[in-house]
Amino acid sequence: MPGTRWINLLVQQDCRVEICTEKKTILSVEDIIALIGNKCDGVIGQLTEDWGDTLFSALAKAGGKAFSNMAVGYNNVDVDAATKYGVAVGNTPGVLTETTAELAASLSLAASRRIVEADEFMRAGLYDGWLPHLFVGNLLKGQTVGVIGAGRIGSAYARMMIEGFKMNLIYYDLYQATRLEKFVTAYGQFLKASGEQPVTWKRASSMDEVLQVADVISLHPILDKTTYHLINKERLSKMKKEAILINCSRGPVVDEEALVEHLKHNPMFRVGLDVFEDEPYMKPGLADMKNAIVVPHIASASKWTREGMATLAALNVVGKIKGFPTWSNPNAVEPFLDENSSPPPACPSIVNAKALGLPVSKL
Ligand SMILES: NC(=O)c1ccc[n+]([C@@H]2O[C@H](COP(=O)([O-])OP(=O)(O)OC[C@H]3O[C@@H](n4cnc5c(N)ncnc54)[C@H](O)[C@@H]3O)[C@@H](O)[C@H]2O)c1
Ligand SMILES: O=C(O)[C@H](O)CO
Repeated sequence: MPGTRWINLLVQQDCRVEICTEKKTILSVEDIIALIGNKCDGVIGQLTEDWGDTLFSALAKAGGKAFSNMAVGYNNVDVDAATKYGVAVGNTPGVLTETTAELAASLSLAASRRIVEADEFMRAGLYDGWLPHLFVGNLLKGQTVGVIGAGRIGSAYARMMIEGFKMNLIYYDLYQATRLEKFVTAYGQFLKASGEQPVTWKRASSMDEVLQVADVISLHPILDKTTYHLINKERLSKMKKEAILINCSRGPVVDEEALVEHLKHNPMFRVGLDVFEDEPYMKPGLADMKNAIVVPHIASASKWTREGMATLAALNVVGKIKGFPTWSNPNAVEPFLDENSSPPPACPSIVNAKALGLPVSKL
């Protein structure tokens, strides 16, 4: 874990700290319950699956008051069960957006220019001179980027692809991404005034419209019942044969078996995946596909973000133990991250604060 600030914060508050990640990477629910023991005030971590009641009943029995996910997404946490046992559930928004969007942008570039395949080829000693057709990929400039789920990360990713590569935008979301639309309009006007081709945007009326039109499609919705297997066999078949699909949201948003089949039959179709349906495993066949780039859930793995996530998670737990209120704007977490000043007496982000009737900070 980069940095020690979060451990210091816990120790300063007289918390006994057990660092489970140094024992094993993935702990079973039984391991966690053994660690919680008879007395435990709070737990910080990222759950690999939804453990339902099990974790929270054990935590409540041990006198625990809070669990903080070291993640912004909490589809893997049974928040209702936590609420039932009076346990506050924290998450870590406000520090992942740009880092995660940058990984999605990196995968988009790597897939479009076949960076990983070319690197493997080079290391295998297969390069014996420049050829006009060697690892020919796709040009992004002037193409269309499709974003499904234009929330915090989806919008940041869209901006990177528009500003960086002058791509046009088509997006699908349940809500209008007004700030993003305004940005693209203003940037298009700026380009036009500079004598360049302006960029454009469109809010699609259906997801299928994005799939049919876009050259690069990046998935950024939350995972819930409406987004489970959002990308399935039928939807894959609607995408362009040479399209690029990126997933840095949650694995089950894509039907991975259908994706493997699609990759097999469409060699020019490429994907960049940070998340997988049965993490940490991949569906059979995926690892053999040259047209897939796979990375191990590292979208939030920049030093600044991981330190920020750890700090926010620690402060969620400490704040709840101390009886502090919840921060009023969970995206504006800068006051918690400044190492040179004491963090404000508030929990940065408790997702079930309202359900638990917790007070909100007026700071
Ligand atoms: N890979 C990683 O390490 C990593 C890091 C951070 C976040 N995430 C994941 O990224 C995703 C986005 O996070 P965020 O902070 O931007 O969330 P967000 O809540 O800001 O944005 C999600 C967007 O998805 C939209 N949406 C919800 N249901 C939809 C549907 N059925 N169709 C289309 N759009 C829909 C919402 O309206 C919202 O605008 C989450 O799944 C989160 O868990 C992954
Ligand atoms: O949801 C999140 O925040 C990520 O999965 C952590 O990297």
